[in-house]
Amino acid sequence: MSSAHLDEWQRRSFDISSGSCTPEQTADAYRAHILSIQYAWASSQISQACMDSLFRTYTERYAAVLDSDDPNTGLNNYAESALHLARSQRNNSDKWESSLTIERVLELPCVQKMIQVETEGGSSLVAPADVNISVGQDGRGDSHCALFGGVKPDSALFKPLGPPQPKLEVNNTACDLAECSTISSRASEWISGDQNVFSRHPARPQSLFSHPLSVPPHANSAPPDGTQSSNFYNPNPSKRKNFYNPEGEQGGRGQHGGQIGTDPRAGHNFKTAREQFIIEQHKKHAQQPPRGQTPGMAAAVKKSLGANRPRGMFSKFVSPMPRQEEGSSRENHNSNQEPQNLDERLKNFEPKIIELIMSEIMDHGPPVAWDDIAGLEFAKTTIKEIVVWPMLRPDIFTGLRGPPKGILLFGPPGTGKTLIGKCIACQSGATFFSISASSLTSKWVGEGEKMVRALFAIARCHQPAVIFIDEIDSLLSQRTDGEHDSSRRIKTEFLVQLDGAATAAEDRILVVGATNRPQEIDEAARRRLAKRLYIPLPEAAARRQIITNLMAQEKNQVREHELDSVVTATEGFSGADMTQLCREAALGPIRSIQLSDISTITADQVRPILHGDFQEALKTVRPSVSSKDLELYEEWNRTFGCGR
Ligand SMILES: Nc1ncnc2c1ncn2[C@@H]1O[C@H](COP(=O)(O)OP(=O)(O)OP(=O)(O)O)[C@@H](O)[C@H]1O
Ligand SMILES: [Mg+2]
Repeated sequence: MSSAHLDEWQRRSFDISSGSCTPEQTADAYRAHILSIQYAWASSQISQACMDSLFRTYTERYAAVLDSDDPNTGLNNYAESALHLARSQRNNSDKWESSLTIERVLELPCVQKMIQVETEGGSSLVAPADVNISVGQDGRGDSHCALFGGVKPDSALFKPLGPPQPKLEVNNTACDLAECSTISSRASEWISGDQNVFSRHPARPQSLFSHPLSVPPHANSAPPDGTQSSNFYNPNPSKRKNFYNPEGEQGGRGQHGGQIGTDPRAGHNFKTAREQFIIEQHKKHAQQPPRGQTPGMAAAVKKSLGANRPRGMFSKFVSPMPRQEEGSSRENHNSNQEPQNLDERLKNFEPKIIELIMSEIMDHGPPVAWDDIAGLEFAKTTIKEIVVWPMLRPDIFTGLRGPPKGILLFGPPGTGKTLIGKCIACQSGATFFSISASSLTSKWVGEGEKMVRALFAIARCHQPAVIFIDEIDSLLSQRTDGEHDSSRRIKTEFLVQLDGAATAAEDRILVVGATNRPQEIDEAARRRLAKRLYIPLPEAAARRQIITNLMAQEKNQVREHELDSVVTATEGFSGADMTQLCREAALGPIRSIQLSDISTITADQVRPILHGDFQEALKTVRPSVSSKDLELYEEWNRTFGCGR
C-alpha cells in the first residue's frame, strides 16, 4: 500500500481503538477497514492468504470493540446506520422506480392463487385483519426468516399496501422457490429503496431493519434444520472469527453472510435492485467485477458493510478545505503568485496540506524592528549573526561558518521570545513560516507528521526560509511510554527533518524554536537545536526602554528621575509585565475623571499620565515570574545554554 493508504489506515485504526470516537464513527472506520482489505485483494494488491490473515487479525484485535455490551462504546449502532440509509438514500439511480405497487403484488402467482381460492368460496387461508408472511421450512409463525435477518416481519408494515387484508402464507407448500424468490426480491427492493414505506410507518422499521449485529440474541436462534443462521450477530467473539473467514463460504454466500437477499434459498439469480444497479454501472463503465466475486456478492458486501455510502463521520464532516479540483483551479488562478505550488518536489504532497501551510502557516504579521525589542543585546547580535547575515551572504557562510540548522530561544514567559520570532520574520528577508506546535499536535491530529514533512518540503522550495515554532516543548517534549502514537510520529518526523537527513547541506532552512519550558525538551531535539539562547528578564536599561517606547505614544509627564524610580521598583518584571504596568498606569487619568463627565469629556481634556499613576499601578501589577522559576532557567542556561 502507498504511504497515503497507510496513513488513512492508521487514522482508522486510531478511530477504532482510541475510544474517543462515537460508536458510529468507530463502525464506519471498521467497515472502511474491511472494505480496504477487500479492495486490495480484488485489485490483486494482496493475496487471498494475506486477506484472510488480515481479516483474522483485525477481527480479533477489534473483537472487544465489536462485542462490547456497552451501547456507548460498542458497535451496537448498526440499526442507526441502516435506518439512516433507508431514510435518506432512496436509490443511487435517478431512473429507478420501485416495482412494488399494489398491482404488481396482486399479479404475483401465489397471491392470485389465494384470491382464486377466496373467490371460489373455499376455506379461507387468511384471517381478514391479519397478514403474516413467513418464509421457512414449515410455515410456522416462529420459523427462521432469513429474508428479514431473522426478524419476523410485522403485519403492520404490510397493511396499507393490500386492499382487503389477505393473509399471505408463503412456505414450501404454498408456493415454490421461484415465487419465494420473487417475493424476497420485491421485499428487498422495497427495503433498499422505497423510503415511502418508512414514511408511512415511522414507528415500525426499527424492528425490521435493524442490522443483524443489533438484533437481540433471541431473534437470532438457529433454524431447526441446523443450517447456519444468516445473521451474524454473535455474542461470542471467538465465533465472530468464523464470520470473517471466507473459507467454506465460497458458494452463493459472501464472507458476510446474513445480508438481506443472500439467503441461498432465494436462488442464485436473485438480485436486489441495488445489485442490479451496480451491475448496470459495471456494464456502463465496461469494468470487470472484482476477481472471484460476483457483482451481486460485491453489492451484498457493500450493503452489509455500508462503507460505500456517504454517512457517519464522513457525511457530517464538511471539509474546511476546498476539494482537490477546486484547490487546483484556485492554484491555477494563483499560479502567478505561487508558482512554487507546482514544484516537482511537492508533487507527492496532498494539495490540501500544501495549501494549509501556504495560507495558514506563512506569517503575515505587523512589522517588528530590532529596536522594538528592548535589551537582549547578546541574543539579538547572535541571531543577526546566525539568521540575517547568512541569509544575505550565503557564499561567505559556508563550511564551518555555516549557520546552525536550529536555534532555541528559552526563558521565562513574557520576555520577548515570540517578539524575536516576529522580528526575524520581518528582518531576515527569508520566507517565514510560523507554526504553533500545539496546532500541529492537536488541530491536525493524524495529519501532523504529513504537515511536518510538507512544511519542510515547502520551506525547501522557498529558500532561504525560517521555520519558527512557538511552544516547541509541546512538540518535542521528552518521549514517554504513555505518549500517544501520533505525537511520537510527529516528533520523530520532526527530528528526522531537523537533523538534515532529509535536508541537503546547502539548504538554507533555519528552525527557530521558542519555549518557556526548556527542561521538557527531548535530549535528541536539544542536540539538534544547536544554538540555545537564554532570553532573560529585562534588565533595568531594558525596562526603562520598554516604558520609554510605550510612553512615547501617550501624553505623559513622567520625569527622568521618576522613571528611574519606576525602573527600580520593577526589578523582576518581565517585558510583558512592564507592558501591563504601562497599560494600568495609562488608565490612571481616565479613572480620575468624574463619572458624570465621562460621556462629554474630549480626548484633549484627559490629563497626562503622571508618576503617581505608575505608583498606583505598581500596587496591582506584580511580577509573573517567581524567583524560584528564575533559578531553574538560569540553571538550565548554565547547563545547556550557549550564552556567555
Ligand atoms: N524585550 C522586550 N521588548 C519589548 N517588549 C517586550 C519585550 N519582552 C516582552 N515584551 C512585551 O511582552 C509581550 C509578550 O512578549 P512575548 O510574547 O514575546 O513573550 P514570550 O517570551 O514569547 O512569552 P511566552 O514564553 O509566554 O510565550 C510582547 O508583545 C511585548 O509587548
Ligand atoms: Mg511566546
